[in-house]
Amino acid sequence: PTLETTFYGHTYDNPFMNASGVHCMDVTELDELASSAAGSFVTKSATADGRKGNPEPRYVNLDLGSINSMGLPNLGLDYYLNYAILRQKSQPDAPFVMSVASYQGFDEYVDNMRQIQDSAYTGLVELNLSCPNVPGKPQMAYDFEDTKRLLTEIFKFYTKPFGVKLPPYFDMQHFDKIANVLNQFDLKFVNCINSIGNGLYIDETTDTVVIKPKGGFGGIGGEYVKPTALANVRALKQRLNPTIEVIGTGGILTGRDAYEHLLCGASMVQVGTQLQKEGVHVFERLTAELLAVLEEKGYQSIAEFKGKLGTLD
Ligand SMILES: O=C(O)c1[nH]c(=O)[nH]c(=O)c1Cl
Repeated sequence: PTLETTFYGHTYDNPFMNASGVHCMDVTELDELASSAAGSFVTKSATADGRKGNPEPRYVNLDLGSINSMGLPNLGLDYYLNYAILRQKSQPDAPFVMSVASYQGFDEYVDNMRQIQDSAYTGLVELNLSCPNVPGKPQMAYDFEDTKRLLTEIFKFYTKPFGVKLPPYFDMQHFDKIANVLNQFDLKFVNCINSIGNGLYIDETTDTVVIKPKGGFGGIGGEYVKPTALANVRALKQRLNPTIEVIGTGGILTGRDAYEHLLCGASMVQVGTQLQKEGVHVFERLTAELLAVLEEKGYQSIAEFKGKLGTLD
């Protein structure tokens, strides 16, 4: 069998990517991803200006996952745009995704996208509407009207392919509402999910939180989040126009976990916490494990089972 995956018109060796924020801060980390077994990769979400981010400790690995309140540390949009343009020239056949966020809010999102529109970069962009860790700033994607207003504004001038990174939703009406908004726009993909925002982990030896920012509140990733991630991939895939692909992110520790995201309809699958814990060799293990699942089930390709989750009705 083969793990070959076609996503927005390009065929990758396999569906695996890093999740934005993990192992993608600078050229060194990005080049390591590019030369790893991962099918593709995405950059750290960029803000207009570089940011140091929140005080440390701000990321902690836990037995069942991770908690983080990084606060959007990044080297600034110019840095990632320069990297993207150079790489687009030197490796035109190895497309990747550039992640864009905003620290200031609505206007910075628009300005950042305008800068990319006016640049030589023509590849995919992931518009991060779901950073849960900017103190005092609500997540864009939990405000359906603002999300619609932002996408309307961007599509007035933006002609290049892009998608959005969403937070997890926990209510059927919210799945309906966000899908109704997104279906009004020519988006290339939706990435579900970002971390489950504002969780709290207590250290059992000190009865204290484990991260410094926000009194210990931080985004949860890893094993904790797989049921929520799978539900969001499935719910969005069921509701979105078929032209909008879904990237599955959240709780992928094994090839079986990746297989489940594909069953729910994901085209690509992203790994965050497990990549942070295991390093870039995680992709060799995950591709081997996913191949083994296909062999065990007698599938020759992902297309044979993608989106074919069984139900009991
Ligand atoms: O604190 C962060 O930098 C961060 N952390 C996350 O868990 N998701 C995000 O989108 C971002 Cl931008």
